[in-house]
Amino acid sequence: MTDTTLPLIDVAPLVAGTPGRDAVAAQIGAACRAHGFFYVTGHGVDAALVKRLEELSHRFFELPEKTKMQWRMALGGRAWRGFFPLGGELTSGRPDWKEGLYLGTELPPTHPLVQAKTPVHGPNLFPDVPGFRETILDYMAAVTQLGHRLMEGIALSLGLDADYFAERYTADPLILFRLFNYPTQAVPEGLDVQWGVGEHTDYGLLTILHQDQVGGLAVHTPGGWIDAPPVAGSFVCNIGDMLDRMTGGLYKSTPHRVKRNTSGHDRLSFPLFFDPNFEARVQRIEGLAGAEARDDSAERWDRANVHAFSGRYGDYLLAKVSKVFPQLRDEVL
Ligand SMILES: O=C(O)CCC(=O)C(=O)O
Ligand SMILES: [Fe+2]
Repeated sequence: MTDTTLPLIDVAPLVAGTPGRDAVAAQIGAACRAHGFFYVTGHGVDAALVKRLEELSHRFFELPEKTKMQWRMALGGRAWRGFFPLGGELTSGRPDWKEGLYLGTELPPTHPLVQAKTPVHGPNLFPDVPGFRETILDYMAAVTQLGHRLMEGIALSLGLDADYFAERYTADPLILFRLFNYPTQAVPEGLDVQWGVGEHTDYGLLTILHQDQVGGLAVHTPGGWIDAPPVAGSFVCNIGDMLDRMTGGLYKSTPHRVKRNTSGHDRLSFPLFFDPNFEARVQRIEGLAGAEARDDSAERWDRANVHAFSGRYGDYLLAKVSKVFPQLRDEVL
């Protein structure tokens, strides 16, 4: 049967740590086994904070491109932070019709990992929009906390201790965060653009996405492509390649894409990637029933076999990121 809707899960008991959390975990487990996408409500992230981030993001993206390029990614160096212009990111070799601001956990230049020049670690390039910096930092902190709670639910849903992932991978998670704007602007003649974002899976453990009311996200479930329309006050969650790898494919990293925006209004989306620590070595979870670690590379968008990967999460991530920003890779890595 074809799924037509993605589940909406009230995670309040999981966030509060009350007895109802096992029932929430069971719902999360069912969604992860079915297609790896679900909405969460009752998440505890302040609606006013989300609204403020939307308003400030519109204010930023409305600036002339020349102004925004003052904070371009090339200036973020190895930290991989900053603004990229429309068409500046590739999926499967083709430009996506979006612009964005790359962010992540704020680390000062004196931090040992930054001193050691660890890629994707460092200070953010905060645009000069009043209140933007504080709002971004507050939002990342709030949604990261939600990420910890959701990973507890995912652990419970697999019959593991709630702190299974925290103990091994996410005590100090790698948090990458993006503000995307999908403008309605027409694609110039001769540019090979098809999607807002082409089909892909996410790389890490769990993605927690806020999208505004415009829509365009679609998910490739076993029953076919279905829309993931905006649901006010919710986040869309989906699992990434590392959870697929750890669970031997029991929890799939589900392909998704975003239609080119032709709505007449800019579309904002804010994905926060809650991922294993850069140095963590990703291992298969022992003893999961039904986990076959089947090589599904022939069906995957990138023709990769995630189960064959072993090593640091950071190395997996860098191999992926350098494909989406080939020019930047040459400049900074
Ligand atoms: O903008 C969206 O709705 C999804 C973005 C996405 O899939 C990603 O950044 O990985
Ligand atoms: Fe994605």
